[in-house]
Amino acid sequence: MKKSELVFVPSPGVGHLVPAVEIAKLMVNRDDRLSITVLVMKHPPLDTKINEYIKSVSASISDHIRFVYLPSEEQTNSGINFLSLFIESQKPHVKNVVSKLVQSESSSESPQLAGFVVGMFCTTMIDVADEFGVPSYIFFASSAVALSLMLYMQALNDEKNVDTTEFKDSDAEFMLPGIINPVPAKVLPSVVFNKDWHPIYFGNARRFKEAEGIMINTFLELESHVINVFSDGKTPPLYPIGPILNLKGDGHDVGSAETNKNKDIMEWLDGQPPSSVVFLCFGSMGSFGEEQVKEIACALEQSGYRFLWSLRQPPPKGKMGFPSDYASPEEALPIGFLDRMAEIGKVIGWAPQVAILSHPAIGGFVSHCGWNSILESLWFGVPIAAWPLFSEQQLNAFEMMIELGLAVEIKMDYRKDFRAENEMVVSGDIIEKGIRSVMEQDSEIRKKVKAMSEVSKKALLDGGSSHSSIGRLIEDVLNHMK
Ligand SMILES: O=c1ccn([C@@H]2O[C@H](COP(=O)(O)OP(=O)(O)O[C@H]3O[C@H](CO)[C@@H](O)[C@H](O)[C@H]3O)[C@@H](O)[C@H]2O)c(=O)[nH]1
Repeated sequence: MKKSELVFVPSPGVGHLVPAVEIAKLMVNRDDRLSITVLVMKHPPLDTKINEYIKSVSASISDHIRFVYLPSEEQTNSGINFLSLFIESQKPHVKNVVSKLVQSESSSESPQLAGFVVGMFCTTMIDVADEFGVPSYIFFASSAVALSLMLYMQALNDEKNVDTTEFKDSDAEFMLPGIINPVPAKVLPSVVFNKDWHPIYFGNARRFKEAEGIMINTFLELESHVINVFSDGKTPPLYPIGPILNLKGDGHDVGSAETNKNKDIMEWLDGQPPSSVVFLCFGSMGSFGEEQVKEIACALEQSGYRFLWSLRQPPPKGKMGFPSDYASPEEALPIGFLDRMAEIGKVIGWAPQVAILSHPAIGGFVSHCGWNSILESLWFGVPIAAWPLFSEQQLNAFEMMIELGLAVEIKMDYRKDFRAENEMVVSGDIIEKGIRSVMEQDSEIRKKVKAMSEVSKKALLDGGSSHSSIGRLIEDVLNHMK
């Protein structure tokens, strides 16, 4: 029997590509009529962790999945639309690879093109799928509430002629479909308030509606109210398929410096009492300036809790860029901090986050509320103290704290502006309060998070909500070919 081939074009960045590949793995394991080609865009600032990940999964991956790296393009643009211009530049390469794939279809061994799965920022690739006459599915790597907001704001703009930039710094509140509590403007993504972003933000939302379906990395039991709103027929069918996580972690080469660092971290955790360590990590793009780092250090010292802190060096001031590991973190910390804290704390760079969250010594997680981090912490039953930085993270924090009671607050409306000269600084007192609250052992929130952990695992088991959703998705893809 001829196989059906899906072409995945994930958005760049670990938070997008990794869950896309993990769902590809699940789909081919589930149904051997499917094969998947994952097209990887080379976007140097974001590539290191992605290359490590692809290398680690390639060794064990089913031969029904293959990776194709697209040729690099020189990137000179650093404006707001740098990512969308970059993705646009990849279109001819995508077309090229898929043409070759289609040409080989005449051989009886070769699979037949069934459709595209495009990342949430790659909706322009729907044009390429259209050229080949196959359907497109969106892979939305964040929460259902973030998707709902995107469609809601686009409808306000397009259908009601509302200028959403007027809500900036206002006390406006929004009744988002499926959300019980009014959503304050202060937790909306900055893109809503900035006209320069509108062609990208609203443009992607408009194109979501052209898709055959939207795969979303969440599960029905977590966001049921929002998910159910999507069955009104106004949007393409929604497939909640999560939580899709990379539970194997980074998987670095044995013997590499990275593996040794990770081993050292895990051994340190082995020596700590259960649920005693607070873990601080702010995703692949999170970092703070000098003043804020000192406040965090102060809070940790004052709280007296054991801690594991992923501290990363920001890109040069005022520039959009990516954090890196410090050569020597002491240069960013208060004098003597590392020596004073040697018995109870550890400061690291990039963290093996999944392995850390799975460790019984971890009792709480100070997080930027990137959606993958939220799903990972729920999976392992670790409560979050929410400190969102940018993008849709404030909205995720709002949902976790206010709507679902699954997180405590550090600062829900913190906002990091890459271009601003001075960043907002949260005081040590507020951070310390959040840490104390998330580390409380018998809190209601901890109980609720533990219960949601069980539910999240069940969703993926045979008969679970996401398991069924993946089954439905596969059938829909295959039915399209008939
Ligand atoms: O030191 C680190 C930092 C991150 N991670 C992993 O990297 C991923 C990070 O993903 P996420 O928590 O979603 O954060 P971002 O990297 O910030 O993700 C981007 O993509 C997400 C999904 O769309 C959005 O929710 C975020 O706002 C956006 O910044 C997670 O799997 C983490 O386990 C590590 O392993 N070690």
